Amino acid sequence: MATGFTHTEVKYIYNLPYHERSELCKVLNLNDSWKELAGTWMKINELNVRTLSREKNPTDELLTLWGQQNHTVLELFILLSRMDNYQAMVQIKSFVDPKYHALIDNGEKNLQRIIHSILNEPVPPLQMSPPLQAISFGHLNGLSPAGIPYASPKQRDEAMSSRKKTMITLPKTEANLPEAPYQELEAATSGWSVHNILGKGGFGTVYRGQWKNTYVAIKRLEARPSGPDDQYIIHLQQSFREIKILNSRAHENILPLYSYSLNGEAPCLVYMFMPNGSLDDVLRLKRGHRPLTWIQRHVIALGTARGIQYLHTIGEKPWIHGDIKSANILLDKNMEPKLGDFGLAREGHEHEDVLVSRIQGTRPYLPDEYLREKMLSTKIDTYSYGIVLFELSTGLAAYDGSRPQYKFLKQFVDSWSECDIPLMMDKTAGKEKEEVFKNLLFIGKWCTNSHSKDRPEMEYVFRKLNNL
Ligand SMILES: Nc1ncnc2c1ncn2[C@@H]1O[C@H](COP(=O)(O)OP(=O)(O)OP(=O)(O)O)[C@@H](O)[C@H]1O
Repeated sequence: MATGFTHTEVKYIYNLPYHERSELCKVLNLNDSWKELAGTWMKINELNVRTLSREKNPTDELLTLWGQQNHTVLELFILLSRMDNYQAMVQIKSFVDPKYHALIDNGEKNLQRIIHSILNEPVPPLQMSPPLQAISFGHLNGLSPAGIPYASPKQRDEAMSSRKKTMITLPKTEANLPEAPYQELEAATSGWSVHNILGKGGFGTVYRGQWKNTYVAIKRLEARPSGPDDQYIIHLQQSFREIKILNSRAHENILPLYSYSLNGEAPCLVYMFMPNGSLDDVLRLKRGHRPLTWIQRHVIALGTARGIQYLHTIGEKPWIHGDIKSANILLDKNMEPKLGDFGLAREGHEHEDVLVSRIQGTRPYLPDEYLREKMLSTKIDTYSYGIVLFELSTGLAAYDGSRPQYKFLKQFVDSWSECDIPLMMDKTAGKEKEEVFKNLLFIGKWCTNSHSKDRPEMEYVFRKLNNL
């Protein structure tokens, strides 16, 4: 919504109209981008940054703090350009002299370069960075004689190290993914033939292909919609960065990413091909699947728990998948599961919940406290995993609009009394090892406890299932 103000009317940060200011806050709260702005560019000392991070809307507090020093919108625009954060720049563009708009356009043209650098940038070993110097708010300099702002090499380095600070350790060799020429992927899928379509997701279509004599699944992302201020670029940047990091944490229950392509009509990601598709496909008996036996269901539950607890425990801080659901659990030829779709994965805190600015994920798999209070923790994954256990044990969908009264599977399961529980069993799974049903359902109930502190950590869930 344009407010109609111009750059001559809105000079200082405190003049920013409410709408644009709150949109800017949303962008900068995402992934804690405001921290780089505050620490590296505004030179706010670490203590203040830590205080701000406890606020519900830290960017808004930051703007108030910095705005009190009579800083201008143009100054902010320049700092954002140094961060390559043109999603944020777009929000305040109309309050900046048009001669500076080139800074956004250049950033836009450099999207490919940025994604390349995300994918190829070596990630340093995890180490405690030296504390940011406690510098009081200095006045901005950094305008070249021609009026075009620049950042000093030292500032650029500081920015890079501040961005890298949030990443997990990766050996350099593992951080680099080979790039595939787009034409090769086109040929691998017989020119993106409809016969090779495996499925469609929110951001693209997945094709089966044969590339370098290897079966692969190629996700071809939609071509970018027009307009610089859409969510598409954010989505691309996040998924490329996060997929790269998580993929490098190779594990038998995490879907490997082989390659990517950025030199064609649409960005592509090349994954290991999973011949049995997703657990959702199998439970819905798509593509000629037969019902899973109880033993297979146990193996899938166990492997999925193994993958999630690995993510939660491998780094100093847990990685939270954020979108555990049957559609994101892929099955290999032996029906062993691998977790896919790390587009929403985020780094959490070891001992405390993290406040997020935006709820992402899939509603029937998300607990109330996350939807209400936006508190992210490993227990979000535990809850979503519990819903998958309900799907495995009852054979029912996590959400079914045609189910009378209880559309969400969680509500449906909770509505049954203890003695009637066996009536919920998926009868198509056969008689052998029927006791798996009860185990999955009870662990599912435990994982979906309404109080997050009453839910188990996934490591414990894995051990429980493994001992059965
Ligand atoms: N590696 C793979 N091997 C085989 N089939 C796959 C593979 N990856 C995805 N698929 C198939 O493609 C479908 C779409 O996958 P995709 O990840 O794009 O969508 P989604 O997870 O259903 O949706 P969204 O990503 O929007 O949450 C899956 O449901 C699955 O059937």
